Amino acid sequence: MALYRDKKDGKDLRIYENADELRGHLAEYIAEISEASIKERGVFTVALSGGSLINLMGKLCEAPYNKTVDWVKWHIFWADERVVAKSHADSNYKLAKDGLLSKVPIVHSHVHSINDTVTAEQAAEDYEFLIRQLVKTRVISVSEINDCPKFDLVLLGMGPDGHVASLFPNHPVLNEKSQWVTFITDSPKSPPERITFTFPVIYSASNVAIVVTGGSKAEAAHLAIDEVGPNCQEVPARMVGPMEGSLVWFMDIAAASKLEGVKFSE
Ligand SMILES: O=C(O)[C@H](O)[C@@H](O)[C@H](O)[C@H](O)COP(=O)(O)O
Repeated sequence: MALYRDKKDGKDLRIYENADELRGHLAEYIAEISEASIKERGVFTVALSGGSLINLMGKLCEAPYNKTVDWVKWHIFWADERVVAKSHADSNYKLAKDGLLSKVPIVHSHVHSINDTVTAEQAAEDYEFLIRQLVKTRVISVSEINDCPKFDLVLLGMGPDGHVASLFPNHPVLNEKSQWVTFITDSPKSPPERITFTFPVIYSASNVAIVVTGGSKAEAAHLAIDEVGPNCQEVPARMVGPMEGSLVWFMDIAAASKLEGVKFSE
């Protein structure tokens, strides 16, 4: 059970004793959305990020989920990817493949990774084209509000600076509204070249989860979630919304330690 669960300005906050508790509940949350999406549309489209997220999804590879989840209906995407070879230690594809995708029966052709043989600009363009084809064939559904792709679930981590996907503080791509996928060549977090979903795609998703553990993220979580006043610098994680669907924050106590008004039940 979550130590604390509440809604703050449309954000569903779920705080757990530690990362292990969080892992169990995150797996359950993902499995439920997968089941509902497959029931409704016959497929489940999920966008991953890099970082600690993949490890925190680890319980999906264990019983009961390894057997109960309808893996062949999953389509995997990346909310952001580092522009390096897929075999490179920095690749988010490699991270997900080693930690998750190789352990469950996902169909190879349903793993939609980036073209790693071209420039960041071309990789972003190619990835948007791929997503457009899958919107056309209705593998990915579409938002009725803005014609953006509507992923069933977008899973994001958050950096200590409040970045999500590869949307970093004060970067011009935070304001990109016309493209679905864009690129940067100056990421403050290494490696510098990345592609990323833009905010319109993130907030068109049916479900978004921001998954955050550890005390180094506590200040950014506070700035992203609490009422901090107009003079405070807006962290990218705060810009996830207003959502067409639902936004859930999964946190451990350390990441939630600076949130205002959060009291943990005994
Ligand atoms: O490619 C990346 O670097 C990630 O997609 C990035 O957005 C990550 O999710 C956050 O930096 C959090 O990473 P940690 O959970 O490891 O802190």
